[in-house]
Amino acid sequence: MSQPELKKSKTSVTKTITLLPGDHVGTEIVNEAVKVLKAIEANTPHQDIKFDFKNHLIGGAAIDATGSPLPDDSLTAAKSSDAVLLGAVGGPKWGTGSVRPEQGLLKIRKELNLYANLRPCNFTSDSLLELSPLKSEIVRGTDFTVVRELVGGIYFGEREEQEDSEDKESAWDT
Ligand SMILES: CC(C)[C@H](C(=O)O)[C@@H](O)C(=O)O
Repeated sequence: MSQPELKKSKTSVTKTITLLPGDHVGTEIVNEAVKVLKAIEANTPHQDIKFDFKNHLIGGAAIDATGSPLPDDSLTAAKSSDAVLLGAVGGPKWGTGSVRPEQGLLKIRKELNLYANLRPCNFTSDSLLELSPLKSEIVRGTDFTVVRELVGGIYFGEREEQEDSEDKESAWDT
């Protein structure tokens, strides 16, 4: 005797995603990433995945709106979400004053302990080779990944400048 087929109900999951578009190209990048996530939402046959997007400020946009490159509510949202999508920060408008867009980036890296920075370097299409400042015959086939540590070592490590040292001769960086 055949068993009646059990109708599986889709499980439902909601993930909160903090969006920190930042400035300039950052906003474009995050918009495109959101499109990808929405396509995933619409195409999950076995699980009902929903993304709850929360928009917050970082970088120059945050300085303009609040005076701070990483306002507290942006950091709180990032800490309490399942994932963070950060675009890019900075631009000529914010210059080199004492409050700068990249301070927001450095702070969020430190606060969330975002130590692993993976930067793939390749050409997704040969049509991009001519856009490189290096000759295309030199860069064709480039394919490597830079692995960078972002919260310790020389990036955030303790340092002592020569002028501050007791003997005025030594300096160190960790
Ligand atoms: C803005 C700057 C502090 C930052 C860095 O050097 O870490 C950026 O250049 C990067 O590579 O993500």
